[in-house]
Amino acid sequence: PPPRAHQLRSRERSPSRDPPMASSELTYRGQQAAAAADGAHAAAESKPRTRQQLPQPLRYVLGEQRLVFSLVGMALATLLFLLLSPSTTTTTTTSVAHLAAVGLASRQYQSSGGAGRMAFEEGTGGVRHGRVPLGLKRKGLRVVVTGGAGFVGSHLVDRLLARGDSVIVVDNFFTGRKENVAHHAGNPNFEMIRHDVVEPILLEVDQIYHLACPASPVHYKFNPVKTIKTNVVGTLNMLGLAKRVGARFLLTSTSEVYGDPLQHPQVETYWGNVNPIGTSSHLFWPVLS
Ligand SMILES: O=C(O)[C@H]1O[C@H](OP(=O)(O)OP(=O)(O)OC[C@H]2O[C@@H](n3ccc(=O)[nH]c3=O)[C@H](O)[C@@H]2O)[C@H](O)[C@@H](O)[C@@H]1O
Repeated sequence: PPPRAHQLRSRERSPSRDPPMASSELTYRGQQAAAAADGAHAAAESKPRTRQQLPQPLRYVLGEQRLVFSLVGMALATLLFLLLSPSTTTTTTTSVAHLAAVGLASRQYQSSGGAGRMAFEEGTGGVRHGRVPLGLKRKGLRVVVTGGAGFVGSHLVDRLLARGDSVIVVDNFFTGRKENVAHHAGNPNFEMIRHDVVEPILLEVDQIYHLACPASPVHYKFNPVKTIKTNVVGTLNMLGLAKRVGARFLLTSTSEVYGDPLQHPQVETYWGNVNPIGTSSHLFWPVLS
C-alpha cells in the first residue's frame, strides 16, 4: 500500500486540476524508494553484523581461535622478556646510571681509576638488580642544584647521581666546599660551575633544586643585604630559568624558620618558636634605611 503521506496528498488534489498523476507518481515512487532504503537501513541496524560483514583482518583474527593463540603468544613473549631481561643479571661493577635505574640509592661507592665510572659494592657480595623490564627504565633527568657544594646540597647531589640523573652544581662557595662533591670528579654525569645565583644563568635542565643561600646565622648576618639579594634576586633568577626552559622547581627553606624550636626533630606541622622582633627581622632594616 502507498504510504500515508501519499494518500493524503492524492486526496487533497481535485480531479480537474489533475495532470498531477505524473507528479504524484513521481512523489510516490520517490517515497517508495526512500521507504525501501529506510527499511533496509533499519533492518541492517537491527540485525547483528555477521562475521562476513566484518573487515578482512578482523575476520582472520576471529577465525579458528586465532585470537586466543595470539593472546597466548603475547603472554609467553612478555614472560620470556621479563625473565631473560639483562637487568635481572647479577654483576659487581656497573655504571651509576644503570644502578640508579634499578633503584639502588645509598651504596658505598668508590672511584674505579678515573674512567668516569663508579664501582658499587653492597656488603661482601655483588649488586643484585631488581627485575625491571627494559622498556620501563627511568630516563635520567638533567638537574641543576644551586648550593650543591653545601651540606644539604652535596647529599642531594649524591642521591640524584645515584638515581641516574645528570647533575650541574651551581655554587659560589661562600660556605660550601669543593671537597663535598669532589668524589664525583670524573663522573660524566656531573658538572660544577662557580657562579653566584644573584647573576642570571642559562642552562638546559629539566629540574632545578634551589638551595643556594647562607643558612646559618653567622653566615647570613655577615652581609645582610647580600643575603637578601641572594634570597630575592637569586630565587627570581632561578625561577626565570625554570620558566624559560620549562623546568620543575624546588625551593628549600631552612631550619632557621623554626627559631629556637622546642621540638626535635621538627615535624612539618610544627610552627616553631620564633622571636618576631629578633635578628632575622632586623636583617631587612638596612634595606629600608
Ligand atoms: O638551615 C638548615 O636547615 C641547614 O643549613 C645548613 O645546610 P645548608 O643549607 O646546606 O647550608 P650550606 O652548607 O651553607 O649550603 C649553602 C650552599 O649555598 C652556597 N651559596 C651560598 C650563598 C650564595 O650566595 N650562593 C651560594 O651558592 C654555599 O656556598 C653553600 O654551598 C647547615 O649546614 C645544616 O646543618 C642545616 O640543617
